[in-house]
Amino acid sequence: MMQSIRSALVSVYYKDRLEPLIRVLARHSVQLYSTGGTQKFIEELDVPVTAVESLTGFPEVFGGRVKTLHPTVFGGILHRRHEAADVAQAAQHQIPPIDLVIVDLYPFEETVASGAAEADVIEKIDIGGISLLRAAAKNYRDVLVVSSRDQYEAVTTLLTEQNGATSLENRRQYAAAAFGATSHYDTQIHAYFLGNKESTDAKSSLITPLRYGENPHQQGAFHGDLAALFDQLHGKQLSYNNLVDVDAAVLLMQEFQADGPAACAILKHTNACGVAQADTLTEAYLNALACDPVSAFGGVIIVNRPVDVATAEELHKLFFEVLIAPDFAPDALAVLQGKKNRILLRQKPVEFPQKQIKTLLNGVIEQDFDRVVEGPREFRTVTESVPTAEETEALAFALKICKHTKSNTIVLARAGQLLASGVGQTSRVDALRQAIEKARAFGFDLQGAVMASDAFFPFPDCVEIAGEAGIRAVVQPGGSIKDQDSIAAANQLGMAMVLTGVRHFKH
Ligand SMILES: NC(=O)c1ncn([C@@H]2O[C@H](COP(=O)(O)O)[C@@H](O)[C@H]2O)c1NC=O
Repeated sequence: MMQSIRSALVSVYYKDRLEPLIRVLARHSVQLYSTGGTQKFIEELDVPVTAVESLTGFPEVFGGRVKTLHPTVFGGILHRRHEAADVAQAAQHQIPPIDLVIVDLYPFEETVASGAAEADVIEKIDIGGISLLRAAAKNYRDVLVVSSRDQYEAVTTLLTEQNGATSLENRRQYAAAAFGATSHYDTQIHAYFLGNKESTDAKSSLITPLRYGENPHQQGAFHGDLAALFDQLHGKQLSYNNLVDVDAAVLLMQEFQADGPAACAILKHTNACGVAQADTLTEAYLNALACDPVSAFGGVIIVNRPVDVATAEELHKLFFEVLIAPDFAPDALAVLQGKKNRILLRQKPVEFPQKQIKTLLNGVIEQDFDRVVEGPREFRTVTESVPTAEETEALAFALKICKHTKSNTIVLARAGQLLASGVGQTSRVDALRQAIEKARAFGFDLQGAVMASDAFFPFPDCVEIAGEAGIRAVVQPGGSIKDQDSIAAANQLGMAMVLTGVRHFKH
């Protein structure tokens, strides 16, 4: 059942990003209570707010060590609205209900990281705020808890869409996130007292509730520390599907970091529908877009260079969901911020985990990330015809994309530009036919193009079809007992084939 919010206690250390949430609460006539600095901030917005001291009848004391720690506040949060005895006791002691708690804790981690003296660090151990979070999360049956600035936008949207009310599922999800936040916070304090600069498992306890999962009827949350990876410069909250595509984009672009030219990739549903390298970022983007401008609509884009204004002006013409870049020139950012919901992420240089883990049956499976990709040095030519230098470059480029595309896949490319791929097909022949058809549909001449395959060819059919389409060179792992049939087919068609010995399935 949906429950309306009648009153809220707001006590936040950093006041930024809070305004839209306060405004939506004001629109729904929510009675606001607040602590000193937060109260002042809300008053400056011209929104009515009551000092928490008027609730407690007690002033803030001991330099802020005690502000909200009072039975009226905790009773207001914790009494069970469905228990007549609790409700009667609340009335007897004149304890008004508090249906929403918004807290941004004292920045303990930041203070430690700044190298502050122990006395300052100790003062940044939040007591009242963390107690408010725990109380509100415990009573999620009646109370919504907002435990991070990263949640303000999602909660503002939720309350706008649900007319100021929340469901039990909403409240339970935010309660889980709040316990994640308090556990993370205490883990940091624990680590500090043990003398560790950083606790090892701290990041894993950060939980960001998402608007929903893969589809609106599925709940979703992200367990991890997005702020450590990206500065979000613009746009709405990343959705579950955005996160999946951002992950795929970041992994693909890692292949192009060390390379000289500018690179751009456009992804849809984790697969690249455009990848290109060029001397300038604008050219790389336009060539990536040309690969499949239809699929690019609503995609996730990643580049390996700071976005300049010329590229931004081209990008601005396209509807896309997310753009990831190592940086944005100020005038480029101004152009791209012209569309409200578009998400702009500045990627920080970070190390990613070594292991990939996913849930499966009643457990999880893990594996090392697929970190290897073969270049010309690993290519072993097995045909009479040897690939030219340009074909070799194109094969290496195609192979990088192939590795990051759902199996079964065939990637068709020329040096520095993806022409088309067949993705996630149940047969390799289907993947190839799909790729050929797509390339032709978008006006690419396949004469002289190259082909990469994520796994070996069990039959010569793919080589024969590719040869007919004009493909001149092929890279594949090899390893089929019938490799010789594919090699013979290539020789007959005058094509070059190189083997790598490494398979790149992506299920
Ligand atoms: N002591 C208390 O009762 C207490 N209650 C809330 N706080 C914290 O005080 C901060 C907000 O203070 P202000 O609104 O005065 O800027 C928040 O970070 C909140 O977590 C408290 N401070 C620390 O424990």
